[in-house]
Amino acid sequence: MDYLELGYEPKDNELLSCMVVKAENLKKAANDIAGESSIGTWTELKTMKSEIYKKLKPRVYEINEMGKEGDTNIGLIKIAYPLDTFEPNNMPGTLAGIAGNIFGMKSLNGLRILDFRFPKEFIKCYSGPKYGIKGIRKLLNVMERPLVGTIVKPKVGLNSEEHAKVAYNSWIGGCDIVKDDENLVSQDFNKFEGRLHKVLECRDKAESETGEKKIYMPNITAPYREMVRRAELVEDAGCEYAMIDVVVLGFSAVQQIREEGFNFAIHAHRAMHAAITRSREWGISMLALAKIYRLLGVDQLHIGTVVGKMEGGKDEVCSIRDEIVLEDVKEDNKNKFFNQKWHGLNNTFPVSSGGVYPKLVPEIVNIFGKDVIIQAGGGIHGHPEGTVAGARAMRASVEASIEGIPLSEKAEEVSELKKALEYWK
Ligand SMILES: O=C(O)[C@@](O)(COP(=O)(O)O)[C@H](O)[C@H](O)COP(=O)(O)O
Ligand SMILES: [Mg+2]
Repeated sequence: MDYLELGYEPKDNELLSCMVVKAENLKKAANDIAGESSIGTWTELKTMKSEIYKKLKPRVYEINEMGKEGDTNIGLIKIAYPLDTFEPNNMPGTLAGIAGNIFGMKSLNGLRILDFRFPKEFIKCYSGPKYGIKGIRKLLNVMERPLVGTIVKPKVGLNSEEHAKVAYNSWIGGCDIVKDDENLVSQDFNKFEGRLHKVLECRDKAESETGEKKIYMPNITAPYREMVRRAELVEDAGCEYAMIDVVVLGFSAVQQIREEGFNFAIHAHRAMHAAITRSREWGISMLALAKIYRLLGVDQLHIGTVVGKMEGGKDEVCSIRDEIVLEDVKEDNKNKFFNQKWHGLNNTFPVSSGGVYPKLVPEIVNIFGKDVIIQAGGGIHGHPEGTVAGARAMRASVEASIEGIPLSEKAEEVSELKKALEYWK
């Protein structure tokens, strides 16, 4: 058992991984996982040198038995990896090791990575978010309330004029932010470049009419070189944001687009995350992914609503929020399995989206406080009186919630909210 060192005290500069493992023999499984994720393989190597082993060997320093399912034992396992194992500033390469082959090992009946602890030396190799919550609030000049956002709906199918019109109505009604949907890119019926310029024209109009700063988040997701070309269009057009689908783009593209040095803020949509994060048997937790995306530099990230249409319980969502917002995160051994210091790296603005409508807003504000971007697509464009009314109702519900005013009371003042509360009981 080359990598078992139970009770070992990890060094501050080691990268740590925590996972739930299901296997007949937990010690053997933990040993094999440690080997396969770093310097080892299924048999002893005649090519292995003692200095490699000494310098790079991972250590399984904790195995906590959690029970049995038939002959299968379940355990919480922690592994410490020396930093020399990794190429600094190469996230895809790092993950190919610590979150790569191990998921395919026959000897396992389950493997779910719950959390990573990134040491200071590792964090310092990454850009992190350009703006973070403070920078985004300054950009929008909104300091004391959640930001109100919408997604133009239907997701795809509108042409660029129609898309811009919906955006304009959302801003006039009170949205701070309008974004493209995750699957709207540059389809023939709504080409990226035309859409960008038409929507920004409407943004300028809405800003002058409302006196408020308004934001458009165009989706630049595309094969990498084309994505960079679209990013340049966004930058040249003076648009302060770009949206990317981080999971489907891959860690390399996310890291690189941030390191290209564009000025815009990056909004991260996580479409496909649930294929990796949802199973409790296999995969990687959303919390672990969120930490990686903070490192890679996204300014905003979808993390769940608890009360809306997407999966994600309160404990888990709040833990993810802590990991992307706080400077110094304390472990709770429920979702957060390490104390994580972020060493001054900017934080990432949590986005609460998915099946949101005005009635749900007080609970969302209760869970997240003011530092959250609350987005509604159907909850605005499905309002019986249309988009402007839907946006007014959402804005009013957010303002009332942060001021502690019951929605029923605010609804006496804002008829569109009253209508929404009647419509979506
Ligand atoms: O397409 C949608 O479903 C949304 O645009 C929400 O629209 P609605 O407001 O109409 O539901 C977002 O993509 C989800 O929020 C993604 O989920 P998550 O935020 O959990 O990643
Ligand atoms: Mg969407």
